[in-house]
Amino acid sequence: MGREFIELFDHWADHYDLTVWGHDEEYKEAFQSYDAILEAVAERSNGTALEFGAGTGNLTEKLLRRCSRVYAVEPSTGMRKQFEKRGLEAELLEGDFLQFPLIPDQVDTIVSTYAFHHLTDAEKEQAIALYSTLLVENGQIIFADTSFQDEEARKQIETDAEQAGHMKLLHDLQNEYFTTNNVLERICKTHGLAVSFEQLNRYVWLMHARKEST
Ligand SMILES: C[S@@+](CC[C@H](N)C(=O)[O-])C[C@H]1O[C@@H](n2cnc3c(N)ncnc32)[C@H](O)[C@@H]1O
Repeated sequence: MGREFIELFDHWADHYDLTVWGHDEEYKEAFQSYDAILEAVAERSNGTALEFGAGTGNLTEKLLRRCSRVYAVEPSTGMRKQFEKRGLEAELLEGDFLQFPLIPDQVDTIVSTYAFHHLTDAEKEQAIALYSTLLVENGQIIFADTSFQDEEARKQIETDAEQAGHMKLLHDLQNEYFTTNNVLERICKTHGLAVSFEQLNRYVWLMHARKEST
């Protein structure tokens, strides 16, 4: 579910990596320190990792250096084709944040970068509720994605995008489901997860949630 943006990724797949490495002026700031952002997620990961929205496999490659096993879930056919070209030692699965094949192992870490905003806030809550049942005790959710500290921060970023003439970026900001850290915090706490946030660039925050012992 939350698959309304998949077609866009099928088209974007073959030049996606040029965007993340800073070749698209409009998205430069959002992808600033991209490699360090993926590293920040990977270095906190351990055990069996379940990744959502794996794209071309940039985070997956880093996870494989730290985790015993990696399941990478990706709904876009175009992205899965790019991923497969890399020949990574991960299990690539067709699925999305809410519907994916049964994982045959216990899950220690659930990760995602630049993807959770494709779910509405109600879908985000469904996903976190599901993950809190899937994770082992003290298991972690580590997501890095664009979110806003509050509504004022959202307004400022939208105004700046408009003033810079970044209309494609502004369209994304207004039409995808970017949320605030308060919403994410409430969702995590409701589902038994302790959570903290760290800002990694002007757009991207790292959300680090841990399943508390019962
Ligand atoms: C901006 S890319 C990020 C790719 C990669 N994680 C990275 O950091 O470079 C977003 C990815 O999320 C995937 N995606 C879109 N909707 C999704 C959904 N509902 N569930 C899981 N993944 C989704 C897209 O197909 C795409 O591969």
